[in-house]
Amino acid sequence: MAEAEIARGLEGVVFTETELSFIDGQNGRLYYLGYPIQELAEHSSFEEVSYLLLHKRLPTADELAVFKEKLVKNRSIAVEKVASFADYPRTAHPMASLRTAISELGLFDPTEEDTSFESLYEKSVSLISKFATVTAAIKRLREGHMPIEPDPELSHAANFYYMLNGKRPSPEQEKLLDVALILHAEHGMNASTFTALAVHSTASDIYSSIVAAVGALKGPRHGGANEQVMKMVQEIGKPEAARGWVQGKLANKERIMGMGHRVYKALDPRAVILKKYAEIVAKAHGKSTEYEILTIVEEEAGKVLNPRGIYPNVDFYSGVVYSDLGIPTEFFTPVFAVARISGWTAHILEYARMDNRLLRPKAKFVGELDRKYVPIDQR
Ligand SMILES: CC(=O)SCCNC(=O)CCNC(=O)[C@H](O)C(C)(C)COP(=O)(O)OP(=O)(O)OC[C@H]1O[C@@H](n2cnc3c(N)ncnc32)[C@H](O)[C@@H]1OP(=O)(O)O
Ligand SMILES: O=C([O-])CC(=O)C(=O)O
Repeated sequence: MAEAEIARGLEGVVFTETELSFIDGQNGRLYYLGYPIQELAEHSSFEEVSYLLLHKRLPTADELAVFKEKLVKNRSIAVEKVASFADYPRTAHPMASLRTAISELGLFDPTEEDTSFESLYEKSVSLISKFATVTAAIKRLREGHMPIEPDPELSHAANFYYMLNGKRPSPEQEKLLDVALILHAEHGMNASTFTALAVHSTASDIYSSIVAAVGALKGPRHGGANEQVMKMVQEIGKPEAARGWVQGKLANKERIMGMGHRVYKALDPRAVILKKYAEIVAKAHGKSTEYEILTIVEEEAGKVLNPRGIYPNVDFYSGVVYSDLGIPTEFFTPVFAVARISGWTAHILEYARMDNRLLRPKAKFVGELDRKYVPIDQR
């Protein structure tokens, strides 16, 4: 039998089918269930997009109302559980706190071990709802405040803003957060979704899959890049320093965070939308320095990187939007997770509906065989 080729980083490997999203990496296009991302960002809501991903079709008005009600019913977290979040060290990264908190939710869920499709669906809705509550509670506790109870009258985005900041958002702020959540909800077989499926394929419980996915998203090559982009902006400090900074980094063969993508070899369409909103908030609220630095980095790095197919990705401009919404830099990646929980759970449900075949690739063995064991005192 011919030896299989090694696909470093699993590049080009297709292990399953999906209807959830399509990424046209050459032309910078993204679709959820066939709907262009621009249309969803403009006209839809995070609740509707979550329904679309879980059910693979847009809801009717009644179906959406029932789904929203279900999300509202699932939002609260028992007081004892929230009290245990208060014991997390404030020195821990919020993604580590989120990972631990989600694991705790599993610990106390009597249905954790039920892997029937119906139970997986119920837990998916519960997790989509609770990720926002948990993230906001962790933020409040780190800041020395009590967590805020969800308000059942508010949309998912508005309620998330309210629980994060202690005040209700303006319609513009609600739309901004809703768009950010829609844009981050799903993205094919990215590293965290793949991680979730790898765990799920062992027939483990959904909390284990999601905890593992949070761990994967945390990495700076994946979701953690949004935090690194803001750190880069802070390091650059002022627009006049941006070109020299970029030239120095590229000369040293260092990476510009928030740029490059395994699939996109053109501009990420999510970055195009986020840039538009970042420009709006920069102009409206005098946050123009961060935005200006990023546009210069994009242009200067682009001179070298664009010809190599390296452009800004979703993580490049999202931080300007998040900080305008009062979200601290170390919470950028948890906010990403609050959106991506919909994609993770949708992929788990889709894979479960198929056959949930065990994911188990191989590595080519390149070591020695039949070596003689030498006792420790003779080595
Ligand atoms: C939500 C998300 O996960 S989006 C991605 C978020 N991550 C980032 O923004 C981190 C910065 N970007 C990167 O590290 C990469 O572009 C990745 C990890 C996202 C994708 O990379 P891969 O497809 O694995 O490509 P790989 O790492 O092999 O890089 C290919 C070449 O492009 C270069 N390159 C890739 N990204 C960048 C970058 N941001 N800045 C400079 N050079 C880059 C690499 O140095 C490499 O060059 P070489 O061939 O001369 O060695
Ligand atoms: O698709 C990827 O590899 C990374 C990404 O952009 C995402 O997860 O949103």
